[in-house]
Amino acid sequence: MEKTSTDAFPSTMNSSEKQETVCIFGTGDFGRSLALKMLQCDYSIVFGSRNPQKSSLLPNGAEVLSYSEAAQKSDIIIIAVHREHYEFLKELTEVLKGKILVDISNNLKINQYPESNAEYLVQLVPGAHVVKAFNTISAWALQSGALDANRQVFVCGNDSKAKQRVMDIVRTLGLTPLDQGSLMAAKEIENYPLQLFPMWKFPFYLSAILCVFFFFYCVIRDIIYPYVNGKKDSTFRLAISIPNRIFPIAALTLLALVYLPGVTAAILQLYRGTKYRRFPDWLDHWLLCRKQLGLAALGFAFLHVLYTLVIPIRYYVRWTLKNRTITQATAKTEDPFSTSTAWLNDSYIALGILGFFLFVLLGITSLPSVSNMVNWREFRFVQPTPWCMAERDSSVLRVSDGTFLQPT
Ligand SMILES: Cc1cc2nc3c(=O)[nH]c(=O)nc-3n(C[C@H](O)[C@H](O)[C@H](O)COP(=O)(O)OP(=O)(O)OC[C@H]3O[C@@H](n4cnc5c(N)ncnc54)[C@H](O)[C@@H]3O)c2cc1C
Ligand SMILES: NC(=O)C1=CN([C@@H]2O[C@H](COP(=O)(O)OP(=O)(O)OC[C@H]3O[C@@H](n4cnc5c(N)ncnc54)[C@H](OP(=O)(O)O)[C@@H]3O)[C@@H](O)[C@H]2O)C=CC1
Ligand code: HEM
Ligand SMILES: [Fe+3]
Repeated sequence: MEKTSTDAFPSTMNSSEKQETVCIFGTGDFGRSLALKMLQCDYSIVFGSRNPQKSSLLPNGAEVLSYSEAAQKSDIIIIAVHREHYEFLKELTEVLKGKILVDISNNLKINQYPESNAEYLVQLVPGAHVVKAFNTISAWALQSGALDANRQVFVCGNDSKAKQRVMDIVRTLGLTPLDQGSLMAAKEIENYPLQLFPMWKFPFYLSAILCVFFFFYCVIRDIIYPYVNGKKDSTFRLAISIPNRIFPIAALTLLALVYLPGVTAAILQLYRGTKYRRFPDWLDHWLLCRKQLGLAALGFAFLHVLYTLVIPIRYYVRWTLKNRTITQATAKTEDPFSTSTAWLNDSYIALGILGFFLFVLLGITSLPSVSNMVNWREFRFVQPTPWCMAERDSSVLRVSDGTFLQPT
């Protein structure tokens, strides 16, 4: 089969600046994407494949050999093969002795196997130095260059020299390596891409608790009390009136909880007299999920606005208006226009609209694509020192358990 090129940007650098040769096992999606990116950064690539003659769609400039031939060409071998097919590596133990094997694999489920894929690789090829890396970067992101949101590459391994060499490659590719320590961290790194919104758990449960609490409060106040007191059936309020009370209250409570941990952190730092000590776990977690709390608050505010907009078309509201008009007409009375009531009502609604506008503005400026466009001063004009910038700022160190340490 003829080889087709997917290399849109052939290397232009002088051959004297050529980087080392790297071997990639597996000519699948990930192997090809990584090879393309590495060729662009002037590495020489040798693929190892079960069928070197049949491999297609490989990037221009890459050589394809059998697994054992390819392994001899480089001392860094990236294993772009699924864990289920690692068995063949056993036969290559001799060739792979002393080489750096980069495990990039992911699983389909959290804790699918008792040991991490990287540790399994160590068992199969005991003489090699295994380094875990690249598993959180997708083949698509490597090809399209859409890596803005996540340039971080978690790296771990037991041999520090091997790890350093892999981290150098990561850096050359324009990505940010994050040393996660020994191969014991591999399991956590492999679980990382499989986690489902871990930071949403706390905001989700908190929102649910707030909604349930205010729901029962409103049911007692607006449904049970009128029924017990005057035998009035107000159950229809369950659909719109009560949710439209719960939503804005939940929005304001969650908004307060976005800014409260920052203040708590500041007070704690003042009390301790230093900012170079770790925050307690609960505060650390609370600080980290402010983005989610803020978005949940914005969601509730949105719901409140929608529920408010439908008020004029509600049967209950139309009936009340019609009934009042008829009562006034039959009694031949008139409701005089009250300027102060009009003022109060308009101001109330205008404040709601302006409040909502500010809420949306806060949300928009927190979006990474927007906040990346404005400078520090502009950002602080809308938001005080944003933690979300600190999240991406390399001056704040993220330690392996996900907590933040302040820069020195
Ligand atoms: C509608 C809405 C949407 C949002 N969307 C997002 C979003 O998409 N992404 C996102 O990330 N956030 C989002 N947020 C959260 C919000 O942007 C930030 O959490 C908020 O700007 C934090 O401000 P702050 O003043 O409370 O905290 P900060 O200014 O971060 O912190 C207050 C105090 O904490 C201490 N502190 C903070 N950082 C450090 C540090 N690096 N070193 C030492 N001490 C420190 C200091 O004592 C500081 O004075 C959203 C919020 C809302 C309301
Ligand atoms: N795709 C992605 O976005 C990402 C993938 N990964 C990881 O990269 C690894 C490769 O993924 P991907 O490239 O998508 O997978 P593919 O299925 O596209 O490619 C796997 C390659 O493995 C080789 N291989 C070796 N032995 C076997 C075998 N017995 N059966 C089948 N294939 C075999 C094949 O290459 P050949 O025919 O040349 O021998 C094949 O092309 C996986 O471990 C995955 O978890 C990690 C992050 C992201
Ligand atoms: C377009 C924007 C908005 C409009 C038109 C609006 C309008 C209204 C109206 C008409 C009510 C009375 C609802 C009722 O009693 O049935 C109300 C209640 C309320 N609104 Fe808004 N609002 C807006 C945005 C906001 C925002 C952004 C917040 C803050 C998060 C907010 C907070 C509240 C609160 C706390 C109540 C009282 C809920 C209660 O206890 O009954 N509003 N709003
Ligand atoms: Fe953020």
